[in-house]
Amino acid sequence: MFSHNTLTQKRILITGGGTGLGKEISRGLLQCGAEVYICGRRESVLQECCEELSADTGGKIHYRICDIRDPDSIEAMVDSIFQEGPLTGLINNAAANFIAPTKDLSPRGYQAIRSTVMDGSFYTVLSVGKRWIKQQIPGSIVSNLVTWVWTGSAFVVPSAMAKTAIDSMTKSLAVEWGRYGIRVNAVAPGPFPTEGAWDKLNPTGKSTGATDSESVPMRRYGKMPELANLMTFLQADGCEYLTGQTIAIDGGHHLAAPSTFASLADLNDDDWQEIRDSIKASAEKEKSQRSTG
Ligand SMILES: CCC/C=C/C(=O)SCCNC(=O)CCNC(=O)[C@H](O)C(C)(C)COP(=O)([O-])OP(=O)([O-])OC[C@H]1O[C@@H](n2cnc3c(N)ncnc32)[C@H](O)[C@@H]1OP(=O)([O-])[O-]
Ligand SMILES: NC(=O)C1=CN([C@@H]2O[C@H](COP(=O)(O)OP(=O)(O)OC[C@H]3O[C@@H](n4cnc5c(N)ncnc54)[C@H](OP(=O)(O)O)[C@@H]3O)[C@@H](O)[C@H]2O)C=CC1
Repeated sequence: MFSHNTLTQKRILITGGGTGLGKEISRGLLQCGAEVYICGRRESVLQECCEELSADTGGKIHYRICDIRDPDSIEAMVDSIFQEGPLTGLINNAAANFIAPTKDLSPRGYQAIRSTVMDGSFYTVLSVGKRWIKQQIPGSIVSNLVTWVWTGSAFVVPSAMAKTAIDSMTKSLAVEWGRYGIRVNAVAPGPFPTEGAWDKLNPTGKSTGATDSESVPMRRYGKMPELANLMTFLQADGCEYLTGQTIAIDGGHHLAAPSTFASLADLNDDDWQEIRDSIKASAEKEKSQRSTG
């Protein structure tokens, strides 16, 4: 769809780029000639990703350890990247999420998700955007959202709230920063199975709706190159007039419903305990690998 030099001269930071969608988006950007920076909290995961993608694509990819909930950690990362040369693009991809009945959420459970999705994305945008404005460099910001920004979703309320806040940031900053040549867009993927998302959203196989392929009008999951191609388009030159948009890439899922977790209302207390235990085990495994945060 694109040539190997569509993104030559582009230098793009993708948060959470070491796993899942972020990793496959990184692969797509590298294949089109971009230089890519990824970040996350687990050094071994980031290092392995860089080794794999640079061997597969021959492209330039670097990592930084960074907890995006911490603005100082972001400033240090962005500063060190700009010392090597200015970024041309930012993809806000890192996120946290788990399914849970809202009545069972503690303030800390809510904060774990909000601080990553809403605060972390905003801090990163601010850190990169203010450098672009000061150095008079145009740039492209793209956030990885979800179709719940239009529908909301039961049982993932903090995620739906935080993603909707970033949808609002997208529209607002497109206006405020348009005069600096900074484009601000977002994508809203439907289900693209990844270990990270499925461990938190369908840990026991009992959660249907948002993670279903049968209810997608196209009757299949998204394919990683499809999302990588959309991100490449939004990071490439040629359509700079496109800004302030959130583009769904979901096979029509949210237009047909049910692309939310509404159907989880049928689960009983035992199902929810089993789900919580499975999510806990997945989170503990990830924590044991973390280098920060
Ligand atoms: C269609 C697909 C759309 C996809 C969207 C995505 O974003 S997929 C992206 C998917 N990728 C990722 O999510 C990757 C990043 N994920 C992470 O970093 C972690 O999984 C986490 C931060 C989300 C939870 O980490 P952790 O369990 O280690 O948590 P912690 O020790 O930091 O404690 C924080 C608080 O949360 C509470 N709590 C936890 N679980 C549950 C539960 N099931 N029920 C209720 N509450 C729960 C816990 O009890 C504590 O509160 P307390 O008791 O102290 O008052
Ligand atoms: N998979 C899907 O079907 C869909 C996914 N999305 C969105 O796509 C994005 C990627 O999801 P997916 O690939 O499935 O899930 P993953 O769990 O694989 O990706 C999340 C990434 O974010 C990183 N991350 C989490 N918290 C932090 C933090 N505090 N600081 C820095 N990095 C962090 C994780 O790395 P580490 O733990 O090492 O820090 C991980 O690499 C998310 O924004 C998600 O909401 C949207 C719709 C559908």
